[in-house]
Amino acid sequence: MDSPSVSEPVLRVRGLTQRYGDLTVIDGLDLDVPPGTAVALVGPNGSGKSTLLRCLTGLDSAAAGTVELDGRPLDERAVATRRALAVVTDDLDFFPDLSVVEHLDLVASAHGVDDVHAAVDEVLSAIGLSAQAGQLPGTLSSGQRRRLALATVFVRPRRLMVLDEPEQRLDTDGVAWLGDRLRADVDAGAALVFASHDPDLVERVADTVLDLGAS
Ligand SMILES: Nc1ncnc2c1ncn2[C@@H]1O[C@H](COP(=O)(O)OP(=O)(O)OP(=O)(O)O)[C@@H](O)[C@H]1O
Repeated sequence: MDSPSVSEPVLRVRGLTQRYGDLTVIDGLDLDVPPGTAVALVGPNGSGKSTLLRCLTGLDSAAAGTVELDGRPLDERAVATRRALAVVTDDLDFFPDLSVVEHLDLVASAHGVDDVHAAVDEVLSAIGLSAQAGQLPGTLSSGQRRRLALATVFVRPRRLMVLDEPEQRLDTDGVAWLGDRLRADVDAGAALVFASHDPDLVERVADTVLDLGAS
């Protein structure tokens, strides 16, 4: 059967190990993330949260172990992977000459969203960027740029969201909104892995907490 089974994990990780020189950051990690489930990665600075997320998304190659998305080895270049996987990391990359609304139009169109204008309008309004729709990324505040990065996740179909400290630079209301939105997405069937230093967000969103600082 070609379509992924609902009972199978969206993400399956086995024996994942990552090293930088002599430093072993991730050591033989196993993880299953079924649909409709959120996993939070917690732990102090340097405990390996971003390293793990980079390996999960194919941004970095692990030293050992396997990462499967919907039962197939994760290949970040494959169309199926790009359709399923929505990622926000620390590095916010935008086209300097495309406005907020043009970025979201582009992402929604590239992912085959049916009614691009309706989807973009909904996300702009929900994430609080309607008034900035015509602005270029360079003219946004740092929190607004972060909102734009998150909006690129919410404007497209996704089976798995991988988010590195999504609360970064958001104001209090923004973090509260984000918690509700992520939890609603997960309840609707998405899988989520996110790193966070915000205990309230972790409590609000996560089904499972993985403490990378615990030995
Ligand atoms: N490219 C690299 N080369 C060498 N060491 C690295 C590299 N990337 C990360 N590290 C090291 O790996 C360890 C884990 O870093 P990582 O960024 O994954 O931590 P983190 O848990 O995400 O931290 P933070 O909470 O500060 O975001 C750190 O000791 C870091 O110095």
